[in-house]
Amino acid sequence: MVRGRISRLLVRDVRFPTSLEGHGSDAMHTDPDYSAAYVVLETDAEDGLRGCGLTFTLGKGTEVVVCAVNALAHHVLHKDLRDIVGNFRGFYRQLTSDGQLRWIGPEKGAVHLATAAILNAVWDLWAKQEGKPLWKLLVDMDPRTLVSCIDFRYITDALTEEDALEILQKGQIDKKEREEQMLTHGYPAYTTSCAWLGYPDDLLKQLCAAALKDGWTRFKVKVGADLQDDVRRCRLIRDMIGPEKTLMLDANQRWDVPEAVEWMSKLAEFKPLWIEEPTSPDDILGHAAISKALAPLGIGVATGEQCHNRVIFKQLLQANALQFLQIDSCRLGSVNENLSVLLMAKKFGIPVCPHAGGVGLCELVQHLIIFDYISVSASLQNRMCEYVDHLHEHFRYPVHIKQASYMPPEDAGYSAEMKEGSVKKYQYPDGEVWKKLLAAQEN
Ligand SMILES: C[C@H](O)[C@@H](O)CC(=O)C(=O)O
Ligand SMILES: [Mg+2]
Repeated sequence: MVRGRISRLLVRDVRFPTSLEGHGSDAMHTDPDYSAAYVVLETDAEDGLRGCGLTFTLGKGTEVVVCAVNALAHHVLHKDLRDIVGNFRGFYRQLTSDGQLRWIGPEKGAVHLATAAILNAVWDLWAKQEGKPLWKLLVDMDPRTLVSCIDFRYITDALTEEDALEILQKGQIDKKEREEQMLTHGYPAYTTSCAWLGYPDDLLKQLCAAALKDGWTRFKVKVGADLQDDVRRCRLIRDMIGPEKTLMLDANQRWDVPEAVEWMSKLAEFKPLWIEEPTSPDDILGHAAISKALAPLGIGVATGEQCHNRVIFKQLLQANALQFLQIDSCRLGSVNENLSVLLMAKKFGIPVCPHAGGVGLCELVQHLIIFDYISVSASLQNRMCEYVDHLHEHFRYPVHIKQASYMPPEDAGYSAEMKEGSVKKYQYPDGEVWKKLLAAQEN
C-alpha cells in the first residue's frame, strides 16, 4: 500500500502576527508570533497525496529552521517511501546523524526542529496512503513494527527494546474498549487560552467566564514576571473557577532554582496542580530539587515543551525531576522519538500531559496522546492534553473539541495540512498580511 518516491520537498515560512494582541505571551516570550516551518512532500505516485508536516516556531526563528530543512532535504528526496518506513529506525538515524549537520545539534536546536518537520510530513503521507488518521495507524500497528520505528541509542539504560515490546504487548489488552471510549468521549483537555501573561484582567475575566460556560474545568495561568501580578491574577482565576476545578501555573523557565521554590511557596495558597518549566529546561537536577521542595505543598513539576530529545526526558525520569511529562509533537524528532518518550513515561509511571497550542501543535499532538491512552498508558488518571484556541481555522482538518475533550480525528493523515490560502496570505515576508504590516512599520 505504501508507494511512491519523494519527488519534491517544499518548505515555507508561515507566520501569524499573534504578538499584536498578546496571544501566546509568557514571562520569557513577550512577543510571540506563532509560526511554522511548513513542509510539503510530493511523490511520483499518481494518487495526488502529499505529506504535510510542520514544526512550531516563533517569528524570526522560522527562517533558521527553514534553512535547516533545506539542508536536510537531500536525505529524503528521491527516496522510496517504502524504504523509509520499512526501515524507519534507520531513516531516523540517517537524518539525525548527518555527518556535518549533526555538529549543530546533535538532536537539538534548529536542526532537530527541522528533522521533526520533515518526519511529521513523512508520517502524514504514510497515514494518508493507508487511509487512516495517524492515531489509528499507530493503534493498528503491531508492537514489533512500532518498536522498529524507535532509535534506542542513548536510552537503553532506561528502556530496552524488550521493555518497549512488553509494554506495547500489554497495551493490546482491552485496546478495543479504550478505542471505543475515545471515540465516544474523547481525550480530556485543559485550556491555556484565558490567561496569557500579556492579557489585561478584564480580558482574563471575560475569557474565563466564557470557558466555564463551555464546560472547561482545567485552566493554566502564565506566571513568573512579577509576583504581585501573579498573586492578583491567580486569585482572580481561582475565585472565578472555585476550589474544585484544576489550576496549573507556567513560568516558562523564568526562575533560578531557589527563586522558583520561594516564588511558588507564595502561590501555593491557590492550590496549583503543577508549576510548569520553573527553570532552565536543561537543568535536570534543578528540576529534581524543585520537585522535592514543592512536594510537601502538593505542587508537582511539569516540563517538556523545550526538552530537546529523549535523553533529557530519560534523565528527568531517572532523577525524579518531574511529576507530569509534557511531550511536544514538533520539538522531539516526530512520532519516532515521541514513541520512545511515551514508553519511558509508562515504564517510570509518570503521566504524560502533552504541550499543545502554538500553531498546529493541538492538531498533531492529539494523535499521539490518543494512541498513548489506547495502546500504552491505558489510564486517564492525572492526564490531560493542553488546548489553545488559536489559528485552527488555517488547517484543513482542525481539531474538534467536545465538552473540553479532544475528539479523535477521522480524516486520514496527521492533521498537519494547512489551507493553501492561509499559507499564501501569511507567508513571510511576501504574504499579503506581512506586506501590509511591514509597510506600516516602515512608515
Ligand atoms: C510562547 C508560547 O505561547 C508558550 O508560552 C506556550 C507554553 O508555554 C504553553 O502552552 O505551555
Ligand atoms: Mg508551557
